[in-house]
Amino acid sequence: MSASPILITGGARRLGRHCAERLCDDGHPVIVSYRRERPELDELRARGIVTLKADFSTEAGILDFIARLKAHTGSLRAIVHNASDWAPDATGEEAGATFERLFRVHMLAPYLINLHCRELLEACSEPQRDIVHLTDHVVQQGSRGHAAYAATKAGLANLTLSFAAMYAPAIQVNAIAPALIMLNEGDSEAYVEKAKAQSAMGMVPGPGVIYQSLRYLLDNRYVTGVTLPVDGGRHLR
Ligand SMILES: NC(=O)C1=CN([C@@H]2O[C@H](COP(=O)(O)OP(=O)(O)OC[C@H]3O[C@@H](n4cnc5c(N)ncnc54)[C@H](OP(=O)(O)O)[C@@H]3O)[C@@H](O)[C@H]2O)C=CC1
Ligand SMILES: Nc1nc2c(c(=O)[nH]1)N=C([C@H](O)[C@@H](O)CO)CN2
Repeated sequence: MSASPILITGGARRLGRHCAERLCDDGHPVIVSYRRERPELDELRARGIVTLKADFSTEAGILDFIARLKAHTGSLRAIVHNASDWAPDATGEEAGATFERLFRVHMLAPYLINLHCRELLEACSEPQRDIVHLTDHVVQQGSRGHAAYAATKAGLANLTLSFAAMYAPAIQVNAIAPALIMLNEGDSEAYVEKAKAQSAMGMVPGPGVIYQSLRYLLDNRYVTGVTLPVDGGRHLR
């Protein structure tokens, strides 16, 4: 029987793509969701990574993705909820729409995918099945300017506890809480130096540290309901 695939939402770029490629290197079949067609998707497809289009900004879009995922596979080894919209707080009339969009991407999509795809994880013939939520260090302290993002990531962090309790022992559910892993285009030198100074390690490590944490969770049969901080020691500053 062929191995069950691992789903990474938002896995076409950056951290998610790095993890998708490393999982592929480790011999796992991989499915990624993507929102926008890009040339780099063909590189993933050439490696045998399955790409499914998804926009989690509406409930209909989430349910449509779930239906296409179920049409593609009858089982899953793991689900990694990586898709995220790091939108700053909007002002005026856009504030509510932005909050609702981030709620759908960071909370409703993981919630509905976890509920509707429980049967796919339980159909996996391997002894360990995992759900991993990508949250954020800011869950602990909030965020000036990204309050909606932080609040919806906090909701995702809480969903980790609920699903871990509901799905044990058949499915392990954990979270990874990164901070300053990869920069974005346009980040100024001043921003980078300020952000680096917020942790004891004072560095921008790149996506490998996230894959190390994901690998640990996928390989450990006794860990559930936890959040792994991967933040360079922000709590020490
Ligand atoms: N980068 C960092 O330093 C940090 C990252 N994190 C968390 O780690 C995870 C990965 O980070 P990173 O790679 O930087 O994330 P990105 O900002 O690159 O977003 C990841 C993916 O989410 C997808 N996405 C965004 N909006 C939607 C939507 N409405 N529907 C479906 N997919 C969507 C994007 O798809 P597309 O590109 O196709 O639009 C993108 O590929 C995220 O959950 C993030 O919050 C937390 C702290 C620090
Ligand atoms: N979806 C995303 N979430 C976050 C990103 C990102 O690029 N995409 N980046 C950060 C920052 O690195 C922040 O940690 C710097 O302090 C947070 N979340």
